[in-house]
Amino acid sequence: MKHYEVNFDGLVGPTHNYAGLSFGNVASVSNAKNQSNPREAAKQGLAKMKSLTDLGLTQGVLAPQQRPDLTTLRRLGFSGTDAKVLEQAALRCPQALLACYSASSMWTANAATVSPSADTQDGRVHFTPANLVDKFHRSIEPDVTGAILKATFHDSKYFAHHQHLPSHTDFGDEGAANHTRLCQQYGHAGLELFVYGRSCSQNEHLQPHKFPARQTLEASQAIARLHGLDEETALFIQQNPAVIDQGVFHNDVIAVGNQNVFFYHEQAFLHPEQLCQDIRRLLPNTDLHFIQVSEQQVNLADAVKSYLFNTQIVTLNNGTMAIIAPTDCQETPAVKALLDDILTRNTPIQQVLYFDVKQSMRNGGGPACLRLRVALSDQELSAVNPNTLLDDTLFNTLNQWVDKHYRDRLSFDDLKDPSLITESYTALDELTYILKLGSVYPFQQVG
Ligand SMILES: NCCC[C@H](NC(=O)CCC(=O)O)C(=O)O
Repeated sequence: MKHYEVNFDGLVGPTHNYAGLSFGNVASVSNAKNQSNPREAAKQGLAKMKSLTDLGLTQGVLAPQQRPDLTTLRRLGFSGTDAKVLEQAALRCPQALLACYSASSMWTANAATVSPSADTQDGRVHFTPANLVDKFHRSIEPDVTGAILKATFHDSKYFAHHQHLPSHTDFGDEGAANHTRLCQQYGHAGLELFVYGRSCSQNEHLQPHKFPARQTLEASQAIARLHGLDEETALFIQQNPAVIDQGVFHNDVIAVGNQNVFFYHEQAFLHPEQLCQDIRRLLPNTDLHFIQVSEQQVNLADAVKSYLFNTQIVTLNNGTMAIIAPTDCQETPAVKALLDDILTRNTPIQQVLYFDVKQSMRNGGGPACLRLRVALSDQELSAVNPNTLLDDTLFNTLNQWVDKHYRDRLSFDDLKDPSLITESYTALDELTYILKLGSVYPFQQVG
């Protein structure tokens, strides 16, 4: 049996905008209220997906959320026609309007945590949508995320879906952005690294002072229990609170792993030496490569600005690996020098490819944020909804769909325009036909 790691990238939704909603995420806050370009954003994402298929990888697409989320605005007491709801929300509670318009589901690394069948007790691939409770605009994602995941990974013989964790900050969960899996081969049992920012019950755990720690230890432990992982398969690691205070709001801003390669900044974790020892102990037969980057090589500010660690490390069909990096890494001298140097070392990484994903970067999302990794056997892959797997035809169809429905600029005042509701829902309705998802959106279920 063959095994693959398939990246399921989030398609950028028609209402992509910069609202400054993510306190602790430097890019999001500093680009607040700038004009966005949803069409360009969606096309940048599609171009990255297409390039990965050109490298010979299997690439999937996850549909965006229904935005605006009028149900949530109505729950907040805004009533009357849809246009009236928008107008009143803009006047009385603009932050709610912005939240209900956010296209943040594009960062599918936060959609869910996924455990491949090689790691789980019942031999199925397990999915738990993230509750994303730390940010209001993201806390409204998990129900529809669950519906989209079920429509994509439908067959219960291979795929197990859990409900998101209870929506309280004690169990704050941000999904795969705080989860990395190391293994020798994708089909081998691996080690799942769960990185958390704080504990809600153990007072001795240090916490950041300035910015929130979005993920708790207790949330990570609950996911491991739900997925049927054991002590040999799941390792819980505390993030260094000091880096959270410097803008590392998810672990995937400071570390990334793929198979036997673990690439991270020396300040990423509270106890890095212990972590390396534990990984070696739990993966005794794996030829591990630890690529630790020192503050002297790349300082934390450059790492956060360039998203050096928010790169994807992908295994190509010839067994070597490539780093998929944002062009921002190329533009930051110390980072470019480090990436060039990695290519000269004796590791599986043999090439670095740069992609312009600046529309996403301006909201704090790099190449790795845009994808959810799902390791699958060929049998499991054949059970995935085939209409969500990217080929040349789907790539062209989605580009045309974007051209037809997306605006090329969006700012706060545009969000008050009721015709954006119709534009967005028309586009999403058509998308569910293209991807054959069924009625995953609340607006499709009315009546
Ligand atoms: N993994 C990357 C996630 C980025 C995301 N940004 C946002 O939601 C910004 C939205 C805005 O400010 O418009 C976040 O912080 O969770």
